Amino acid sequence: MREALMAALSTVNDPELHRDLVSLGMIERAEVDESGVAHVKVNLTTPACPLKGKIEADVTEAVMAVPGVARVAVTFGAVVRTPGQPALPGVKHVILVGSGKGGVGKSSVAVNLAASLARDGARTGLLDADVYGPSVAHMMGMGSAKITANAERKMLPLEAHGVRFLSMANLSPAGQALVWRGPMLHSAIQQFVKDAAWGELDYLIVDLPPGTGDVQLSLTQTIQVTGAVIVTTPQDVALIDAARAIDMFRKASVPVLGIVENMSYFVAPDTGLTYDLFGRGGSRKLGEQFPLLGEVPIDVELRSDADQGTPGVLAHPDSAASRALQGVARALAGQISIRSLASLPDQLTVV
Ligand SMILES: Nc1ncnc2c1ncn2[C@@H]1O[C@H](COP(=O)(O)OP(=O)(O)OP(=O)(O)O)[C@@H](O)[C@H]1O
Repeated sequence: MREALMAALSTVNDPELHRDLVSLGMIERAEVDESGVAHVKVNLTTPACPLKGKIEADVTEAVMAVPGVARVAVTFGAVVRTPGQPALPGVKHVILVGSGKGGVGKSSVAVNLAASLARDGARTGLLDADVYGPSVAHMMGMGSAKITANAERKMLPLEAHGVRFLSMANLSPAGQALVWRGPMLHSAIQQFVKDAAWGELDYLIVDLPPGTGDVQLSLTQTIQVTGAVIVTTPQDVALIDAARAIDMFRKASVPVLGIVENMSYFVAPDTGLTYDLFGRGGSRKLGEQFPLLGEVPIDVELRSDADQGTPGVLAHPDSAASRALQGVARALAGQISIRSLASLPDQLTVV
């Protein structure tokens, strides 16, 4: 019976990865009980899978066609794959969030991406590498917490909203500016990445400083990052700077996984009219080669939630901005799966 189930399942493709679930090694369990119920457990390549519903429907349809099956019960797990060696011991993927220009909402996107991935069940970390303007700790509601070390003298990440995070803001006294030069920054970043007890993580999201400077280069030289996400607004000035950031990542051989267009539009709450304050859809001008992961509207609640220390995707999950940000997180997780799969062999053993 198991052979018949596996044969049926080998006709079901992962819609994003364009390969069948069996050869992808995604079927953990496939058996029929005495009442004719087929129990199928699918291990997705990310808990933040954007296409879970479609996979469930396709599996059900294929397995129902097997003689002797009266009903199908599909359950899901997730095993995040890596394109080769993990980025760091225990950390499968490091994702850089960058922007060409300040103030475009890079930190807001990084925080909400991390919170959204964690809410979907991924083990997620967030590193505030925006050393000149660290705002992650405040946005996570932990602005005054202090970082401690474990017995091995490794920094212990703080934890809030299901996300482990480290920020310079939790090292230096509040309100004190950091005036560090290149080499010091390099070693500070090294320590945040390598001398921290991150534990097991599927994704470590890194909020970079805006622009194209020392910190960005330091990180790309220190660790094997999976890729970068570029945040921009639709304004021409922001897009020109975003193109510069893309060029920097290209030169450092860091793949650009996609673009997030923030502050794309504004819907007036009283009239429902849409205003494209900074123009709209301009990110498409950055070229066809990068996926547009999402368009996030201007949303007063997203700003006030950040000020109050709760990511908008958790405080107001149904707002248009939060739904767009959840979509960004899932599209990103999908891109990471695709990239990880590209280096996998054709046929995988069933786990
Ligand atoms: N879509 C949005 N709607 C409303 N407010 C937003 C939106 N995105 C970001 N903001 C707000 O804009 C301000 C700047 O955002 P944020 O700090 O995330 O930008 P940044 O690009 O990381 O800035 P910096 O260059 O200073 O690091 C914050 O007050 C934030 O709450």
